[in-house]
Amino acid sequence: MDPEWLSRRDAEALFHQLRDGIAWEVHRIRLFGRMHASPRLSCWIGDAGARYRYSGTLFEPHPWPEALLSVRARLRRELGVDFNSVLANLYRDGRDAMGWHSDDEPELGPEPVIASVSLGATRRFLLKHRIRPDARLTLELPPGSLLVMSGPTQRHCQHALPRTQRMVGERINLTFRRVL
Ligand SMILES: O=C(O)CCC(=O)C(=O)O
Ligand SMILES: [Fe+2]
Repeated sequence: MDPEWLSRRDAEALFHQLRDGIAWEVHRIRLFGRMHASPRLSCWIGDAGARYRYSGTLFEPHPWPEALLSVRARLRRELGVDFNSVLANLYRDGRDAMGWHSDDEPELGPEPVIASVSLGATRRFLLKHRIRPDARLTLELPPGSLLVMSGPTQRHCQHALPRTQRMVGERINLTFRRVL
């Protein structure tokens, strides 16, 4: 994790551009066989054709906002991965969250590289091994940070963004992916 991948200024500018510029929507997800409104706002963005089946719903990509093209280009230069899509999430307050899951949809391939950029409020991110309960990691993801998950991470581990009782402001998270 690089806590200062974006400067404070760039992180703040990008937060506001995306907060106001993205067509945020409520995504419906399957949980224990039933469909629920997920507790956050989201938008699936990507190249035409980068369709994504996620928790039982097929998402057609929204076009790239200008502000994300330079982020994608920098990730390509630095990580050597040509990301063709990004899931943007807006956590409105501490009640918005994401439960335990892996980003292991088949269209991401067996060992996907996922680049996660955080903006806005700092929130806690948890990572745990599927069968070794002692193998756990807690990270605070500050604005402007970059977290890269790669190799067998999605196969072996799950991650979550828990709710918090603390008063926290809005947070945007961008998980860049490559849909095959
Ligand atoms: O908000 C985060 O940091 C994690 C989001 C996430 O895991 C996902 O979108 O798959
Ligand atoms: Fe995830």
